[in-house]
Amino acid sequence: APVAATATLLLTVAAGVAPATGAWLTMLLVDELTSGAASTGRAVFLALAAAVVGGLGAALLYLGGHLAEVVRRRVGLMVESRLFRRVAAFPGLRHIEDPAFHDRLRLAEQAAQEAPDTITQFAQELVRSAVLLASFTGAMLAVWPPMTLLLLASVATAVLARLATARREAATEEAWVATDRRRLFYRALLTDVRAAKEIRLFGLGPLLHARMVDSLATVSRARLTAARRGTVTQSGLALLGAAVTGAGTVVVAAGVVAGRSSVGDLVLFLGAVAGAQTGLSGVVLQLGEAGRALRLFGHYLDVLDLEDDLPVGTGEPPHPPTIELRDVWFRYRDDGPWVLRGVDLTIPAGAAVGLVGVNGAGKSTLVKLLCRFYDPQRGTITWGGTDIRQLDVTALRSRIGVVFQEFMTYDLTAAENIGIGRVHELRDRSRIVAAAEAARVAETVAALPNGYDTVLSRTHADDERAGVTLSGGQWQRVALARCLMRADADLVVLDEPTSGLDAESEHHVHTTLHRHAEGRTRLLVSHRMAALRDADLIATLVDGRIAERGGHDELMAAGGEYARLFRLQARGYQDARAT
Ligand SMILES: Nc1ncnc2c1ncn2[C@@H]1O[C@H](COP(=O)(O)OP(=O)(O)OP(=O)(O)O)[C@@H](O)[C@H]1O
Repeated sequence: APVAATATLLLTVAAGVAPATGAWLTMLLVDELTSGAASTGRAVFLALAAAVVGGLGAALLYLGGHLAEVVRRRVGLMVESRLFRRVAAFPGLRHIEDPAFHDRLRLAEQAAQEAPDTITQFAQELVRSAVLLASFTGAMLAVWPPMTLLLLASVATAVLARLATARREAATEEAWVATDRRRLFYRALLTDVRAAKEIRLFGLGPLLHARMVDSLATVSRARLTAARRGTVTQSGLALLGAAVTGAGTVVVAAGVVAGRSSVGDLVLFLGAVAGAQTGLSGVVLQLGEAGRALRLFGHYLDVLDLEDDLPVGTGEPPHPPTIELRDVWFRYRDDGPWVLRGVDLTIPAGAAVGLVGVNGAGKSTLVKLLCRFYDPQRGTITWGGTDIRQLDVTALRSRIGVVFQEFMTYDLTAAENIGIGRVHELRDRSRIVAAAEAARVAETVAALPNGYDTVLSRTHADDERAGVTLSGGQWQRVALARCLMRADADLVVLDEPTSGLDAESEHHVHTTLHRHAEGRTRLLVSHRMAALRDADLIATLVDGRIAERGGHDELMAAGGEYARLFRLQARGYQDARAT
């Protein structure tokens, strides 16, 4: 905000000159009154001039304050926008799953909120105080020069002490940021509608509340300790300032008694000292705030400068893709256990491949690698023969439609919940309706109070009406519709897409997929073995490796893990009365 910022500084300079001018006019007035031959006209003029200057100074200060607010708001907007643009642009999941990153982000957020305010206030205060000090220093030099030096010395001490306090305060924020984040976590949990049922049923309210308050108390204690040391220093410095002023007043008053100085000199001197000290205490206070904000702002810059968590690649994904995983090894952390230990799997272009495995086998992890949220530590994944690390990651993802196991339910309208599957066609209602029909959720959506424009939320209102929400299975179908918005995706991945669906809907999802994704490469992850029966190829993931692969009949005949799991499930459905 260059224009507003320059205007603010000019106004601040003008407002800074006003008090000294006022003090000087008051001195002239007192000298006029005590001269013995005072002229009423001159005295009235001086009194009015002092009042006008004082009034103008105050008005300019308010105007400058308003412009500074404009600057602060604009800078604040830009700072916050840049921070979250960066956060939204990290291509992988490494940063977003790293606690250290979240600590840094919290400090960066704090800095993004505080720094623009404190830095503009400090700049304004600095200019105002510099002008104030320069003008009053002139006055003090004229009356009693040593006072200027004493005052400057006490200012220098105050500045150093305040900076030390600011450093301590910033270090406290850094040291306790993880605890502060826990506090925010407990607070969010207490008001989270998804957690509300368990919190009530298991009686977690008091526990979460106690933990939230504990975290807050710990952080508050640490902040108070830092503030206490600052207060002691500040009080000492205030006493020092009073001693300097007292000594100066005695000297100048003695000069008036001895006839070396006029009463006006004493008035000017007292005004100058009070003005200089007020201005300086303001700037020293702001200096502390600015020092703390600047140090925290380092974290903001660190987040902006953070490298991408994976190289984004440039190539265009070949079409149609055969996807091959060759000796893929993966673990989430360098010191963690291997989740995938040499996976070899070919997903032929246009084929439907089923993936089976017990809980924790690594099926969802494999899906995440296909979407390139992480790169494997060893081995390669190729898409149409090209290593996916060489492909433009955004282009690659635009070729994939997924229903994740932990799919999202957005507090948006029903149309948006589906349309964001193809975000640039968010307003293409006919496409959204077609996707809803394919996912068999169109009737449900049409029956909502506002149809497709109904906000699906329990916490946000839809115009005047409270939002509504869907059942688990209905939400799952919305997620499927979102995936089907990408009707031209080369790869369709369904990770447990039918766990919340009734038997009829599950059957329908598979026929839908057969019809709508025919010819596309499909990867289906499911614990319901019957759902995968018709897949062209089924692979079982055991101990991080593909243990078996083949068609249903082939795997049943082989009598391995697949056959074991299938028989186990089939047995659960057997009932003589049902046949
Ligand atoms: N973000 C993560 N950070 C660290 N470890 C993880 C992460 N996600 C998953 N894991 C671990 O990786 C292993 C495999 O998890 P994954 O979700 O891939 O299994 P899955 O086969 O999909 O299981 P399920 O059938 O239960 O869905 C588990 O031991 C899990 O604890």
